[in-house]
Amino acid sequence: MSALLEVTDLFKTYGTGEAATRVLRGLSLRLDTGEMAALLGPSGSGKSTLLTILGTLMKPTSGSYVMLGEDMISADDRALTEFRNAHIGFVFQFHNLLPDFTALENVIFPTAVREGRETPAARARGRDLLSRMGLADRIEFPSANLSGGQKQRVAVARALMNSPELVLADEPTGNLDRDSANQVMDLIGQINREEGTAFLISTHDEKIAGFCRRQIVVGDGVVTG
Ligand SMILES: Nc1ncnc2c1ncn2[C@@H]1O[C@H](COP(=O)(O)OP(=O)(O)OP(=O)(O)O)[C@@H](O)[C@H]1O
Repeated sequence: MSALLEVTDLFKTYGTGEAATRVLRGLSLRLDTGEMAALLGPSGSGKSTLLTILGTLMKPTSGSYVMLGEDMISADDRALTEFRNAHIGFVFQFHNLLPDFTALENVIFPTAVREGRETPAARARGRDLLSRMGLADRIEFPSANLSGGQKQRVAVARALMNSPELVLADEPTGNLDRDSANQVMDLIGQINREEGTAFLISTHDEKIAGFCRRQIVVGDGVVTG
């Protein structure tokens, strides 16, 4: 397997002086292309912090980060934005869909804004992804009228729009009942197998982690298992 990303000796401290919170304390981790991994650890252990750094949305206090052979630490904001748009998708616990927009509009909107236009190819890709997420009959529904599980599946489709090599998901099933959560994870697993997209999914839920081939446990600011 080839390395998708590698972080080495990551430190992240929020605040300074007496208010300093040292969250990551020399964390190292390698993810390979096409991996499906769960990120586990107690509340406050730094899972979201790590995902934010891996998503290039925040730089660590120190440490190295290389993704797809590129140095993410020395890159400037503009280069990072470009890199992120091309290679990384995000799914959050709260889907942040635009309620008045249809499922399809939500999926293609970020790409359309970036490209300054909405292409037929983007619409076709959006439709295909929504169908694969089991939402073929909900494509033109306003997202406000979808169930929680359906909204989260739209959010997964949106994250996949640009065929990223990596999707970072922060508690994507945290708000869902067991059946909806299982369905979301099943569909993510399918995409992982069919498209080779790597997923790193933070969760508190061992059953959700069980859908992933690898479990990464964070504690005391490092990977403990
Ligand atoms: N912007 C910030 N400023 C200061 N402290 C922060 C900030 N973000 C997070 N923290 C602190 O860093 C620690 C790790 O937070 P983080 O959200 O990464 O943990 P987590 O493992 O994702 O937690 P949870 O499972 O509860 O979501 C916590 O103690 C949190 O209070």
